[in-house]
This record gives sequence, C-alpha cells and structure tokens, in this order.
Amino acid sequence: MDAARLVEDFRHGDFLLATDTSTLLASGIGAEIVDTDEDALTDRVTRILRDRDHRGPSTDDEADIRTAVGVLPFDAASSTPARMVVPATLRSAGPPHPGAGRLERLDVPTPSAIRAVPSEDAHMSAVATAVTELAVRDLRKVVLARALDVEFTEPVPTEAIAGNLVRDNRHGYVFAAGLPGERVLVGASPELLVSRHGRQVVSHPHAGSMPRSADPEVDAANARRLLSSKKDRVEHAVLTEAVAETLRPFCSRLDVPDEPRLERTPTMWHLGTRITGELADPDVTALRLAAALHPTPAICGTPTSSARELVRELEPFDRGYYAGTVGWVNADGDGEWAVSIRCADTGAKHLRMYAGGGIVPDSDPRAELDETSAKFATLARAMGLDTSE
Ligand SMILES: C=C(O[C@H]1C=CC=C(C(=O)O)[C@@H]1O)C(=O)O
Repeated sequence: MDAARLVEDFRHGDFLLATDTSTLLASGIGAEIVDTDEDALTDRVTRILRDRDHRGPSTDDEADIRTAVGVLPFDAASSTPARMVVPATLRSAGPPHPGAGRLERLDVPTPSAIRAVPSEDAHMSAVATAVTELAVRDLRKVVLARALDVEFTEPVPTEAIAGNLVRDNRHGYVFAAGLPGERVLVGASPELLVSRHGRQVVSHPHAGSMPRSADPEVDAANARRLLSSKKDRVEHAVLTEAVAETLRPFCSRLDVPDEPRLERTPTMWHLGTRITGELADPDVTALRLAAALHPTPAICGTPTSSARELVRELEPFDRGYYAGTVGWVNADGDGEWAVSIRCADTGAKHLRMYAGGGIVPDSDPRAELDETSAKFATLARAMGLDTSE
C-alpha cells in the first residue's frame, strides 16, 4: 500500500496517523465507544477487541478489524468524553516519507478573522500569576496554553490541512481524528506518549523549547542555548521523572537516559528523552498505559491534580482534546499514542488552534508568549498563514 495515497485518501471524519514508521487510515464506524470514564472506556475497548479476536476470521471484512483508534481529552474529569472507534475499514502502509514530500501543497482559504483567546497581554499576566502560584501552592511546574480562533467564510478544508502537515513534517506524529459533533482534531505532534509492541514499551517525553530559525547560525545558537538552559532542564527533568515513575510499576526493566537530547521539528527545538522498558504483565494494553501516563507534566504540571486545578483557574477555555492523546490499540494490546499538541479542533467554518508552554519558577511571561507564538507556526504553515521564517 502506498502511504502517500492513504494521506490523499483521508477525508474529514476519518482517522489518520502518519509516523516515522507507519501510516494508518481508518474510515467508517464498526463500533463507537464514547465515555467520560477512561477506565470504563479502556475496559469496553479491550472487551470489544478481544471478542473479535476470539471469534476468529470471519467472512465479513469489517468484523475482522481488531484495532480501535481515537482520542482521550486533556481532562478526564471534564465533560469532554474519550472517543474510540473500531473502524469499518482500516488501511496501513509504511512511513509517509519520502513519498509524501512529493505531495502537492493544497490550498487553504485565507481566514476571515483570527482572534487570540485570551489576548496576548492576558496570557502574559496568567503566566506571571502562575509563577507566583507555583510557590504558594508548592507546584514544581504548570503548563499554560492559549488559543487562536480562526474563522472562514467556507468549510474548513481539514483534508488540505492534514495533507500539508504530513508534507511539512518528516518526523513525529501527524494526526487527524474525528471528534463528537463532526469535528476533527488535526495536528502534528513531536511527542510520543507511549507505544507498546509486544513487551517493548517506549515513551519519548518532550519539554523545553526554542524556535527554529531560517538563519543557520541563529538556529544552531538557539539549539545550544536550549541545551544549556537551566530553566529548560528543570522543566524537562520534572517531566522525565514523572513519566519514569508512572511506567516503573508496569515494567520489569526501564531505561531512562540521564541526559535529554535535542529534538527538532521544522518550527521548534525541544529537549527529549527516549525512555524504553519491558512490560511485566502482557495483559496491560497500550491504551491502559496511555491512560495511566496521561496527563504528563509536558502538558499539565507537577503535582498533577494541583497543576490541573491551576490550569482550570487561569485558562479561559476548556482544552477539550488539545493536550490529550491520540492513537490506536489492537486486540494484542499493541498500540501507539501521541500527545495531542500543535493541533486544532476544527468545526464547520471555524477552528481553534492551541499552544502551551511549561511554567517553572524562572519563567518569563514575554518569553512564554513568544514560545506559544512559535508553536502555532506548525499549524499556521500548513494553513499557508506563515511565517516568520
Ligand atoms: C504544551 C505544548 O508543548 C509541550 C511539548 C514540548 C515542549 C513544551 C515546552 O517546552 O513547554 C511543552 O511541554 C504545546 O505545544 O502546546
């Protein structure tokens, strides 16, 4: 199967996940599981997939599909439900690149309006409040996000945005997932929450950021600055420790590198740590691991519950599926889940794109605002809006 073809075949409402190793396109609904209780959802999905598995091969192609795809929201305690689908058809192929590099760039109409939510000044003042509250509430880190509301006079071309994201991003996780209410979550995340293949477990948390630059000298200097930034190292260490701590009880072996590495997307430099482990109990599925890990301090903070509380107080919106997780699980329990960042929630003629950043005691409001602006560039480029480069 040609991976670039799958990307071209993607239609609004389908599920597309294009990674460094594979391209997955799921269409139609064989079974839909929507639940605000993540444990209940995980159990239901596991039961459905195992039932299908035990039934053995059937004459019906649809009944043979033993994979579920979907999204978990940022806040499991909110009214936003997790949604998983066992599709009617499932096609997979190898990685989208290099073939997708030859895909034609698709036109996205110019928006009729773009509005910052909250305003840039309000975001900076929320960051300043967060810095103060870290000490008051004994938090090590909190992640604050802002949004851009984008209006169009015609339907949002999700297909074009997804296609351009695949074309632009040679690495990472490009996704487009159907949401309740005919909406779609579309984006290109650099960050793997967790994958499980047999007993092999991998998580690749990212935190600590600097923008890329078209000037090679500035670009290299930004990378060096990130690697030696004490503030970013703290932001990253808090994350890695939390991910390792959550995975450890599930694993008979866990390797956590001492030092983060530089990771690059076309628009951002990040610090990343690739954590690998061996699963102790083969009954623990990728979806179960994703639900256990989520929300990590890459998108929420530490300790989790007080960080989430501060996020609810300081952000003027419900994050919905931004900073959730998007991926798949199969009847063997294997799967792959990306952190849903650098993304937009698209409606009929409107989309909301999000970007956030980790706040630690040394954070500066202006720098945090600039970091979120740089993160918006991933989607802005795919929409032809860009950019500073
Ligand atoms: C929360 C986001 O990014 C996370 C992932 C990488 C680096 C991050 C940072 O440096 O703050 C964030 O933790 C986002 O893009 O909205």
